[in-house]
Amino acid sequence: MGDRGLLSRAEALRLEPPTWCHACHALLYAPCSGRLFGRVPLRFVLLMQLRFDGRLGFPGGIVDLRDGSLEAGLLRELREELGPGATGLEVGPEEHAGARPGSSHEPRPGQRLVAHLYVKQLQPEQLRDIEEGAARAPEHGLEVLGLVRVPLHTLRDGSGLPEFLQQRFVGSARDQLLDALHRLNLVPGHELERALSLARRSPNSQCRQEGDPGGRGT
Ligand SMILES: O=c1[nH]cnc2c1ncn2[C@H]1C[C@H](O)[C@@H](COP(=O)(O)OP(=O)(O)O)O1
Repeated sequence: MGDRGLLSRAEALRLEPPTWCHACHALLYAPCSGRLFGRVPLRFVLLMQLRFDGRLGFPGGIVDLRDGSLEAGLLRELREELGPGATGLEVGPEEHAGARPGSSHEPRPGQRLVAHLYVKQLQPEQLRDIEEGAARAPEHGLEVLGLVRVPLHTLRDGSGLPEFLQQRFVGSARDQLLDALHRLNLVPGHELERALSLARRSPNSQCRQEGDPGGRGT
């Protein structure tokens, strides 16, 4: 067992069907040199998606291990949800960023979910191709309503990432996002702490303190 209850790929694969069901999702990101309003550096573009249930999550889905590897199942899901821009996408075991067993979302009665996250850095052009192709994906308008870029900045009035963190997320997607922002340093530690603190202070906050990544030392 690794940090914060995350399982490695090998540990998670010991959780076998039919008791366990494996879901694989991908966090895709790319460097970005843009500046919001000409002054706020964006640094990275990171994609999530708005789902049919109105919640935010990462592209991916449930993988049937009988069809091959976790990664083969993930790539199949990504092609359905992301369309032509994902055709050349490769995801391997080295991009596995941890698995969370027993999320509150149980796929079927009596069955438990283990949620794997893969993290993949793309070139800005690859990410742009995915965004442009997403509207032509088989699942567009069905299970996936659209890709969204996550605001990684916090503006002076507290908007940006703090507001985004108060949206509804599916399963462990919010925790996955926060862990990845921290581990990849996509948002500097002090900025992430500030964003979380602002998100928790909001009267509409659904941010659960116990789900936030701890021990970031910032
Ligand atoms: O982004 C996610 N992070 C963690 N868990 C997720 C995420 N998206 C969905 N889920 C959970 C919710 C469901 O119980 C399973 C599978 O969801 P889904 O992506 O909708 O998969 P299928 O389309 O049903 O294959 O994972």
